[in-house]
Amino acid sequence: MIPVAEALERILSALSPTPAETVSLPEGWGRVLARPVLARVTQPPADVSAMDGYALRAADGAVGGRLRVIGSAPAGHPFGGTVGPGEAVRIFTGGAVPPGADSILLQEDATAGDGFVTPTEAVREGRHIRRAGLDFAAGGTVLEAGRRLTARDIGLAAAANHPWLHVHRRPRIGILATGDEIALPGEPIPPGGIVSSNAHALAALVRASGGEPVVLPIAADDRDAIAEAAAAAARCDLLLTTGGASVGEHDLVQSALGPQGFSLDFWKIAMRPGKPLIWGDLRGTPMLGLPGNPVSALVCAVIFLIPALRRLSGLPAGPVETRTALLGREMGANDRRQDYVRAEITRGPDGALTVSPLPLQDSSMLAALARAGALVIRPPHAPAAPAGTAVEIVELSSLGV
Ligand SMILES: Nc1nc2c(c(=O)[nH]1)N[C@H]1C(S)=C(S)[C@@H](COP(=O)(O)OP(=O)(O)OC[C@H]3O[C@@H](n4cnc5c(N)ncnc54)[C@H](O)[C@@H]3O)O[C@H]1N2
Ligand code: MOO
Repeated sequence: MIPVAEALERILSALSPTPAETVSLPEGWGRVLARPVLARVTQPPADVSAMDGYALRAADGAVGGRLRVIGSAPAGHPFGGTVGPGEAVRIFTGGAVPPGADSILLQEDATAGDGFVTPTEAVREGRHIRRAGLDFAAGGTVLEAGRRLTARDIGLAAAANHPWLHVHRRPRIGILATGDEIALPGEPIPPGGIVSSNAHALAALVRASGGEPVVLPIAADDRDAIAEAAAAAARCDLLLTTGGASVGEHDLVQSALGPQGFSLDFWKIAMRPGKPLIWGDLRGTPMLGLPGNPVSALVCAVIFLIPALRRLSGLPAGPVETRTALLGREMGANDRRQDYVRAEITRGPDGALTVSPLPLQDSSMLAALARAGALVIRPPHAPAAPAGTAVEIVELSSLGV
């Protein structure tokens, strides 16, 4: 059994980002930039007014002065002349500050009529002018490669005059559930069977992490069926299997795929749930073999697949983020496997997080997993911890899962 951190390192070091593709700006949200975005324009393109008012020389801005209004400069319609001494131009927010003017008089701070304007508040030089390039200048990098694009980033790329973006292709993740006993939700359930939940949960997790799930048909516990279904994943960036990872005679993933060219990197890790995790390569397609127990499959997906998806997407990748919370109840000492304990999470009025481990931790219990907002990480051989101990947690909702 290898430690969790080593397993994650081995997975990440075998993966590289997907190639770039070009998408239109609205399709860029949530995608990861493959190239930096350089501004194609300067913003603002010229000195512009930040307010509705009058453009004038600060020297003419004393209270009580009388200035002739010689024209107007709405946004997008620059005034063609120059502002001379004793003159002002009516200006609106976003309008270009005309040559000669160096300040803006707010319209609330003035009285106007008969083609003249009089300041009722003194004007300060440079006030209310947004200088050309205040936001960004043409040629400058506004967004770095390797960044997942937010709505704010899309706005910035648009302002920088980019109709197209170069982003990494969404990682395609083949998902293969195996087992004689499992049936699709809504389909007839075989005698002694159960409904398959793993492929659906994993597809949702892949989507939440920016990937494209490719859900393959369920393969029976039969070497040929598993080999045939896995072959369909040849065009995926990663193949995920669930079930058949353990040691029973019906746990066939490795023995079915070996003759198909599967080469194993590691099997079995010091983790609970998730001990029988498989990692290797099926003829050039990286393959992560998750245990069949639904909680084990999902916890392994959180700890290993989310970082793997980040690496494939072109993001900087490492372990999923953790934070600190206080135990709401005591926990016993741990053995040699790193434990990911399902726990309810509450936030106190002071903002502090408290986690209360659920009393039953069986790795078949999806209802408990859905209720748990957090996984408490218990390192190997962690001593017993009384209520109030600070512990490291993975907050599931913040990962979108
Ligand atoms: N003698 C041993 N037995 C087991 C060991 C061990 O070390 N020695 N490890 C246990 C651990 S830990 C786990 S986890 C499971 C993993 O087993 P498999 O990956 O081989 O999974 P299966 O046996 O195929 O299924 C386990 C369990 O999960 C259910 N299942 C399977 N697929 C789905 C699905 N798509 N949706 C919902 N539920 C699914 C299946 O019906 C079983 O109940 O092995 C332990 N055994
Ligand atoms: O470690 Mo298994 O993954 O018991 O559930």
